[in-house]
Amino acid sequence: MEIRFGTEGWRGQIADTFTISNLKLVCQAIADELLARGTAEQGMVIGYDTRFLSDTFARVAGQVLAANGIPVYLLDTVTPTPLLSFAVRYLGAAGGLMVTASHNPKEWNGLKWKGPHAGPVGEQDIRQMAARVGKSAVQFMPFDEAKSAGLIRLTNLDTQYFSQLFRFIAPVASKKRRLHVVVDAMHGAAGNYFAKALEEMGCQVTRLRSAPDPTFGGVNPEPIQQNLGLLMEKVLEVHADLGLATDGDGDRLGAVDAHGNFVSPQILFSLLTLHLLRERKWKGAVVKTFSTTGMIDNVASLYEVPLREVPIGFKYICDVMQSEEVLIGGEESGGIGIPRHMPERDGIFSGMLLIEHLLGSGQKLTEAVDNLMFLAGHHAYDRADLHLEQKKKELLLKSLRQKPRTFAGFAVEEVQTLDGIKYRLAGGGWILFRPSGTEPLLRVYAEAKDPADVQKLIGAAIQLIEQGKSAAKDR
Ligand SMILES: O=P(O)(O)OC[C@H]1O[C@H](O)[C@H](O)[C@@H](O)[C@@H]1O
Repeated sequence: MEIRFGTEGWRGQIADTFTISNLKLVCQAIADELLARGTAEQGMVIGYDTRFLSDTFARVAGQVLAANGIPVYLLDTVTPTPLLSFAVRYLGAAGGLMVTASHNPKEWNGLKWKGPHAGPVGEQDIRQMAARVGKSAVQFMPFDEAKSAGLIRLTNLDTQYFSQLFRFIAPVASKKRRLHVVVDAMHGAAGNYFAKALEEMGCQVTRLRSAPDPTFGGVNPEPIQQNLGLLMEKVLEVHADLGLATDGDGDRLGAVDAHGNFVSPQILFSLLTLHLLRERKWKGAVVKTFSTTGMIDNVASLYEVPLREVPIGFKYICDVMQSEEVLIGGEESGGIGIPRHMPERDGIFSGMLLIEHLLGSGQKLTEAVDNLMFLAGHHAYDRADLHLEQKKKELLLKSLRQKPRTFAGFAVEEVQTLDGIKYRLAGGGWILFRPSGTEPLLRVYAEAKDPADVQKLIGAAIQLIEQGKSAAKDR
């Protein structure tokens, strides 16, 4: 059975490729890698989300590591991924394993591997480990035996994680204004942590989809516009100031304003960057992935801080965080990391910073967005996820490499290939075609000043794909 390591870690459909026997193979490979590096005795932290059988998979992972003599700190309850990453650093462990398929549909599960720096491991670590899969016999021991031998320790670091969240953010930041926030956990792992943190900041919180549910109520736990209908309704129903959502494992943030309108991760990333530069006066490079908005470039240049662009995957952002001083790194998908907190995305911390921004500026979310657009220029953005057979996907991407004269009526100025194929267009817009590394999808991202142009670009891309024609069509 194929074990594929994608944009982050390993994901597969439960009972298809994500099986207990494959999980054992992968965990044995990770154990072999740690033993070869000589870091195994520092131990590994293991956590799990609310997905089907995640707790069982987490125990199995622990049993393999323990049988290899590696001490395991098994988190004793469902936790968000950022808590697992924090735990790795707090305990000085060799790394961490999080059983989660993040934002994927309910049929999926997966394993994220974090390094000792408290962020995703790099490409090279994954390659080295993947080469070991199936090379040595799986070691496995009974759970209770591992526990009584002290090899598996049930661990809870909720209090310590809360202190970490409030290291930079003052509790009850303002008594003058009490924001009413709907916190939507999308039935995932972060809801109660997020709600409690915002209550401690003085917010009135209405909880939504906070009960763990492995079916996610029939909606994929990805905080994008089409999945946040319930949050939009709730915000209007209770007259909240805003709604905030986290994905299945709590490392991404989504938002809805008081009118029930979706506020994109592009805007949230840009707003937080502006907040850190202008209000907190922090410095450092801004790192964005290839599919992320140009607003970030404008904010970075306004405050004269360096901008770095990397392929999609937080691991690439994390690599930059290891090598230079970074202020903030973020992705189109809603994952934002602030290395002073952790070199890792944290939807809860990002949401707290957004609240701090609103409380500090006295603005409503819509006003904050208007102010951002005034400074960084008006940007419209959209993404379409399209089902396309692997072979057709490859053929399409190959044909797109040839620079057409125009696309959807816009002159193509440049073809960029950092990740997928991007056409930079006259007038400042762009379109990017890229196969997802976590789902069997082709993603099409587009940005332009005018929302109608974005729809025109996405429409042209869909048409191109549906007709199965090559990009040469427009030449
Ligand atoms: O677009 P995809 O390849 O599906 O990846 C989307 C996302 O996947 C994972 O969640 C990674 O941790 C993210 O860094 C990445 O943005």
